[in-house]
Amino acid sequence: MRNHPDYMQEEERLIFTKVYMDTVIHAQQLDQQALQKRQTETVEALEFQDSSLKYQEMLTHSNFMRMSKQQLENLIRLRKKPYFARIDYQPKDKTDKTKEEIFYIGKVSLFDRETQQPVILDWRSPLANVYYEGRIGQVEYEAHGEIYEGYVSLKRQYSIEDGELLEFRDIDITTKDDLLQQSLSQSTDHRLNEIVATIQEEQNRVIRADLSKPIIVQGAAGSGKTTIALHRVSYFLYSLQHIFHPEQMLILAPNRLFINYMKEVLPELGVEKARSTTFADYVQLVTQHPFNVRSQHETLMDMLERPKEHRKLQMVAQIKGGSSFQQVLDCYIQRLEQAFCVEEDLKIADFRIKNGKKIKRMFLQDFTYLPFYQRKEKIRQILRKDVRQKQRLLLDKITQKYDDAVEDAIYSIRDQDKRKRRVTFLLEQKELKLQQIKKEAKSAVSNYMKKYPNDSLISIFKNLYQNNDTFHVVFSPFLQEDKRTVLQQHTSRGLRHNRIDAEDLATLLYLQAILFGVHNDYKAKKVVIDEAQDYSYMEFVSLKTALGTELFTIVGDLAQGIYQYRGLSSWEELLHNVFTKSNYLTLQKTYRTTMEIMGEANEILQQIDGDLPQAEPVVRHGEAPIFLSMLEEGWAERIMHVYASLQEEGFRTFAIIGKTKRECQLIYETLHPFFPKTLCILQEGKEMEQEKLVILPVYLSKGLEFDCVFLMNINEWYEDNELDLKLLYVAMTRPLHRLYYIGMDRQMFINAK
Ligand SMILES: Nc1ncnc2c1ncn2[C@@H]1O[C@H](COP(=O)(O)OP(=O)(O)OP(=O)(O)O)[C@@H](O)[C@H]1O
Repeated sequence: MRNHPDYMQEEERLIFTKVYMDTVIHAQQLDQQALQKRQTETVEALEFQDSSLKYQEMLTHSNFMRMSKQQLENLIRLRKKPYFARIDYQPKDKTDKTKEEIFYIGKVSLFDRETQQPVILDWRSPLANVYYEGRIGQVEYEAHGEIYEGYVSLKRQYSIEDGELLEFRDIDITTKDDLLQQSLSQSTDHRLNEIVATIQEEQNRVIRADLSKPIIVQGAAGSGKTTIALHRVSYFLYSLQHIFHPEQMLILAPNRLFINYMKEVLPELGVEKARSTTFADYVQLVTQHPFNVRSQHETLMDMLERPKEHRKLQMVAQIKGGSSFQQVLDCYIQRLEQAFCVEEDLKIADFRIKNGKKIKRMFLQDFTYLPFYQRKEKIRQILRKDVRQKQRLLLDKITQKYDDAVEDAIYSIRDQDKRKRRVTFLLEQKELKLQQIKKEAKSAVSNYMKKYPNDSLISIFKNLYQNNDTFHVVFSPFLQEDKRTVLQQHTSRGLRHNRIDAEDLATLLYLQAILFGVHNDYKAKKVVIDEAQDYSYMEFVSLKTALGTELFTIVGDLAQGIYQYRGLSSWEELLHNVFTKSNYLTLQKTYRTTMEIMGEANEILQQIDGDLPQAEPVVRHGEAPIFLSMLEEGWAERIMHVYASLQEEGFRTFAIIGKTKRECQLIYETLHPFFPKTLCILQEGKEMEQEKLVILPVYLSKGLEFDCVFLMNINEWYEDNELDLKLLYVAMTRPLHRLYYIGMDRQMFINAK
């Protein structure tokens, strides 16, 4: 590299950038000290009776401080690797070669305060797109709705570590992506990486796809779906930073373990403030339901461990998750709506305050943008206002009426006694009437509102299954009698024990959204759903209804659909019925594993019914998967030996994957005497420990990756059926570098072949 003609120039540029960053860091530190000082002074000057304005001032200071602290931390972190690439770009309108500009691309932008020229260009900026798209030559990019054309004469990648330039290389049409190769050959440390330097063209297209539309991405195992979805959030926040805030992003992941794993990458991408949760936790937060939930993982385990007993469970899950269930719920909601169609006039002392038809119209037409119970509240407010206004009029009218009558009596009745009696009577009547109006006005609205239903979400949910009449009317048009019976019996039995199925969560969320609404704090402007193939149709529908946004980034792989009994079998249904404006994209290339491992995984994929495309591994070779037979004497010692030598080679994360939880327990008991210190069973929600030999069932391994994976079978092997093949495919696509099979017979893994 030192012989390269540009070497000195590159060295100087790096030194210049670091010096510039130091200046900015120093200035920021001074700013921060000044802010800190002001804050201290404000606090000291604060007196007990001080106005809220002063507190406001303090708050503003502390917000400034927080912002600047964050910027400062970013800068200090970035100083170690200020940029990763360069492009030499000449805009089309400038033919003079000397007008060629050099841009250094890094994780965040840095501008020269005087010239406003970028010292570092943010990877998310429009111009940086030309680094990711295509190669050298004519290019164009879009910014602020306009297309800019130009010419890229050089693309250069840098390896910089701890502020030192280690290497740089130019990329052109023929060069293979060395930086990518280098990055993929590294070993993992149980965290998802940020990949801004090596984002590939098809991935870049996903990241930058129209931000105003939902997107659905079908991507092979290891194609970077999770990583790319998070980079898209980062890009979204950068591009629309004036409109959206990170707190308005919601990332839904399959389990808490996965959230921990994924969260590591968020700070690097500047999206650490995005909320991340699981679907079940989200529904719990929004609905505050009191039930124990039978998770889909439990159902899956039961199906695998006791298949015959659990056919019914599978069927029930299918019904509750499927698209016709939305019709069932809509039919139920329609029935509920009837009870809200109150049509009686609102009266006070026989005077009509509001026409019943108008009240009904408010519910059925004027406020349909609100959930039922919020419409009810709106009507209550309007009726209260009406009563307040009309009460005054009414009181005046009554007073006038009786005063006129008194006047009339005074002038028209000659007999003094008679006149007196009449006047007294009229005045008493007037007082009585006025009192009656005042009294009735006080309670008129609350009495009227009693005509509306006042049920809780939980009672409404229970009623769907426990009220025979409702159940029959609502389900009959959509479900045959035998299925209805199973569904009702199963759900009612669960409810008696305060237990619901994972698939009931979508029902709860849907009913909550339509009947009660979702608190603004729990809504989101942009949603990312990872492992989307495991979501049921109803889960998507309920999320879209509840969150009040179309901006979903949905990534998944149908080939890994191990919850197929409830999940999606194709993206069509979603594209046609739920997210109709979506862009649909695919990621075919896979980056995680070697060609040798992916080759075997692809063979499994071919055996699964359906049109599942083969994953195309990027060219990276490694050892072919190896079978370790448990029938051979000293098999456990052999595993110990393999494990030790893999550690010596520098690999850091290891997993033993079993088919079920029960199998994992058996593996643990079998292997524990040989690995007393390093072996552990992974629990959901717990952190993954470094340098341990982690045993986990396939369903928990989904989305994760390890340097080396041992697939082990003792009692439960993979059969030739779709579910088992998908489980096997998921397990086989977890390693980055090495795959081993451990069992009695190699056919136990690929029996189907
Ligand atoms: N462009 C890239 N440059 C470097 N590494 C990449 C790139 N794309 C993906 N990777 C790496 O490939 C691996 C797989 O990525 P990721 O877990 O996001 O894939 P996935 O499609 O979500 O996989 P799965 O379907 O198995 O959950 C990760 O180690 C990621 O860092």
